[in-house]
Amino acid sequence: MKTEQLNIAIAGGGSTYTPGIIQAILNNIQKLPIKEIRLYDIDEARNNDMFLIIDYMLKREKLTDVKLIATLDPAEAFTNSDFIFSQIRVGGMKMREKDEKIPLKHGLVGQETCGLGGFAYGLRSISGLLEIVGFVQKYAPDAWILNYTNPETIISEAVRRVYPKARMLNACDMTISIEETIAFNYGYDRKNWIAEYYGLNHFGWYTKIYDKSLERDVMPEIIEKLNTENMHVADFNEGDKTWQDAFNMMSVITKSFPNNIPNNYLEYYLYSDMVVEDSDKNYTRANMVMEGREKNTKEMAEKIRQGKTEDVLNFNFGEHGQYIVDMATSIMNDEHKRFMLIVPNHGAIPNLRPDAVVEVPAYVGATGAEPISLRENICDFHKGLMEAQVAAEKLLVDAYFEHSYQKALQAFTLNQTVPSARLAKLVLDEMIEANKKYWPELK
Ligand SMILES: NC(=O)c1ccc[n+]([C@@H]2O[C@H](COP(=O)([O-])OP(=O)(O)OC[C@H]3O[C@@H](n4cnc5c(N)ncnc54)[C@H](O)[C@@H]3O)[C@@H](O)[C@H]2O)c1
Ligand SMILES: O=P(O)(O)OC[C@H]1O[C@H](O[C@H]2[C@H](O)[C@@H](O)[C@@H](O)O[C@@H]2CO)[C@H](O)[C@@H](O)[C@@H]1O
Ligand SMILES: [Mn+2]
Repeated sequence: MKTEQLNIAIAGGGSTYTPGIIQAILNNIQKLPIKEIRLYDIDEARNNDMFLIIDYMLKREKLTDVKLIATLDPAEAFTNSDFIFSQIRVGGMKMREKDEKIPLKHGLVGQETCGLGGFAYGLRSISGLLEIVGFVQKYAPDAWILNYTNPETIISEAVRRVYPKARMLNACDMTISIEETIAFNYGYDRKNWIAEYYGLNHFGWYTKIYDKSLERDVMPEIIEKLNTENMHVADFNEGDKTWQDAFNMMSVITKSFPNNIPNNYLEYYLYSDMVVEDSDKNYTRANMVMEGREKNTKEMAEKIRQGKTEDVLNFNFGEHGQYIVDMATSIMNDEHKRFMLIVPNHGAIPNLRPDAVVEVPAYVGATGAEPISLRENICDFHKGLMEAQVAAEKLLVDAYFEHSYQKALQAFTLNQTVPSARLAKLVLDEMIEANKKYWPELK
């Protein structure tokens, strides 16, 4: 990896998460010296708003020699880039709203990455991500793509079929947020932890949390605490009812299944009925985000446009930006730091099919990710849940490449938030109509 100054591109430059990633880069400028930041998006207005915000941030830090561009041209964005942070949302929040509301209308979980909403989003995201990865292969084949774009497992499965050699790491901030929230509630320092975890993205379990300073596995005592009192959201999710509800559900899960700390997203598969009962089918998470984070970003840009001089920045995404920037520095400086990554199984979970895409700890250095392998087989309960989910996701990706209605219907039916093939078909047919602009034609 080159050691002189770097060119960094953000695919989905207009994303509400861009300021958090840039802030983390600025906090680590010594380890990650940058020459240029390129914001790449397909939406000019959003990208230009973000240009104003990032320009403001650079000036505030007196980093006037960093060149900033906002562009819709992939050649300008990616040529000679070293790292691409990818965070696109194909169809935007308006399509997320449909992902959530269509299944809910039929009494099924309506969620961004889980259940049938996640599958609909997956079929939209694949083309967008394949396009970005294709641009990078063309304009900067040696660059590293650090991908946050959801739904992660489906994206990873699709990209590796087309670009098996792409230099791409797929990551999710959920485990780090779970760990931050546990540490914040029960008085630990996460920086001392070595966490053991396995699963699929948004679908996994901790098996051990070794605390180096306490010299013991703290997972059993954390489970006891979870079973007696709910956690409160940490400061980065302060005031957010959705995340408070999600962390409350972790205690519901550990009360019935006390052997592991679960990923909170398992609530959608294990307690779909409760989730649906608690959902408002007319006002979902997409509505909250549009009225919250999205509006807030527009307002920040507008204040800067009007020349307001007071501090207009208003965001706190916790470790989200830092986590992915740490990955870049770990590659750049061959640090071999440990991250939770979404990778081909290849035996990491010994008794799960080797061609599954799993989420496990991995060490990251100059050559990319080195995932760790479990020393033991996983239990039948987790294996059964994961096998069904892997098969459903594979069928969905097959449906995308083969334009197969039948495989899409099989995927929708197998999804564990769905109790009948009749409902799967109703939702699929409605999703086809809603996604005409984005999905391949299914025959
Ligand atoms: N992996 C994780 O743990 C994690 C965490 C947070 C967010 N995310 C994901 O990050 C992404 C961004 O989230 P957000 O809430 O900021 O969304 P957002 O809608 O605010 O921003 C996404 C941006 O992507 C742009 N875009 C859409 N299609 C594009 C394309 N084909 N090429 C280039 N740009 C395109 C949009 O115009 C928009 O500006 C989503 O996929 C979200 O699910 C993932
Ligand atoms: O509903 P959203 O759009 O607010 O968040 C969906 C994402 O949630 C997880 O991540 C973080 C989020 O990025 C961060 O901003 C903060 O608010 O906390 C969340 C949980 O810690 C999840 O990992 C992502 O995959 C979702 O896209
Ligand atoms: Mn995630």
